[in-house]
Amino acid sequence: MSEITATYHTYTKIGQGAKKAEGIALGLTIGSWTDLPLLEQQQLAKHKGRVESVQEFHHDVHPVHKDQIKAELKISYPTANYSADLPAILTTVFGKLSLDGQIKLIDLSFTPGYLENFPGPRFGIDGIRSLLNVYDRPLVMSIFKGVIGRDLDFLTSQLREQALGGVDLVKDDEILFENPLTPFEQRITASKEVLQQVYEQTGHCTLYAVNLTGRTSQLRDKARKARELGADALLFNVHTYGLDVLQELAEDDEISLPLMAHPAFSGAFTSSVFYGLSSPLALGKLIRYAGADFSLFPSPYGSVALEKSAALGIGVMLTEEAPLKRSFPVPSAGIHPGLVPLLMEDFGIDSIINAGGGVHGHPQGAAGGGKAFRQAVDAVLGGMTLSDASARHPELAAALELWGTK
Ligand SMILES: CSCCC(=O)C(=O)COP(=O)(O)O
Ligand SMILES: [Mg+2]
Repeated sequence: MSEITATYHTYTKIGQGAKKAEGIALGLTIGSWTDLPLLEQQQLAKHKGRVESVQEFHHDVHPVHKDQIKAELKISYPTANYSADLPAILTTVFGKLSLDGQIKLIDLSFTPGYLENFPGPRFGIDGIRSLLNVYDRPLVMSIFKGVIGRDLDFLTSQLREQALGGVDLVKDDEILFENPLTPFEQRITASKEVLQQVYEQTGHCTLYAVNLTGRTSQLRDKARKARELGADALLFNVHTYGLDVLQELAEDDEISLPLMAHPAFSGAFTSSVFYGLSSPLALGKLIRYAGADFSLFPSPYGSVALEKSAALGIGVMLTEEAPLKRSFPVPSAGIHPGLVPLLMEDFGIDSIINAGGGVHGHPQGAAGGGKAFRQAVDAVLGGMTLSDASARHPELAAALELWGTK
């Protein structure tokens, strides 16, 4: 029988984990069990959730309710119960149960054959690398900043500066929506022109991810239009729309653009240790399965830092062996050049160093900021300390002077 197995963390009284797990396995599938006549029990057996394992951690006591200890429950749900889409799957394994407030969904395991139901990234790490022709280093991305209320001239001059710094990608800030000063379509066409000019001037290719926003019913047409206009990639606030919307965009052959998933709003359901989804599941596995080529998430270091094990777990989920292509991990928020060695140690070469303030706040402007990041990456790849490399690179020296190395 085909199944999806969910792993949960919860708190329970000692010895009560198994009872709690059985209640969930029944409650989320066939409801009542023992009250049914034998024939009905037999007919329903193939739909019943099954408790795979229950582990109680007696030394991990609830911070408030001292009579409760942490437990890990693994429960399998027959695929016969739901259609093969994320809304149905998530409603089954963590629909009503998520409202309990005292249980967290840590992971979902699918049999390899079942993964055929998910697109995974269309381009993936290898596809994005071949678009850029960059294979041997982490990519560097910068973010437009302070463009709300500014016109297209401001936006394009900021883009030019960023691209001149040698960044591989520039993305809209997630809070830039449809607006009269820098409308979606004009952002695409004007940016193309600027990036082509920079390419002709420097030989360096930079891709621009435009923020795909608006009502859900308009997204598909808007994304197709973006493709027609020659957009490079789409930024998408997936957690305010839902994973299935991302999947629809990823599967559409008439869109066929790299998709960049922004983590905005995900803290609402990942931050608690007691409830919600684990960050590796929400920002790693599910984002990859639904088809994002890039997943942004808080790094363990910057302004909205994630616990290190969670950030590393996201990286693993995005890149581990699977029948689906790999997605780029993009640890973000408060990143400056001094953090590059830590980020490269944590996420390796197949990751993206992403910064807004750490590029624009550079004393030599966004071009200086981009250069400082590229110099930091090259220093790490060359086995040099940043401080040694800064003797040769004034942009890196200025960044280290301003932000340090932590
Ligand atoms: C985890 S937030 C994703 C990155 C982002 O959108 C952003 O604006 C970060 O900006 P910063 O100035 O902190 O680099
Ligand atoms: Mg942002």
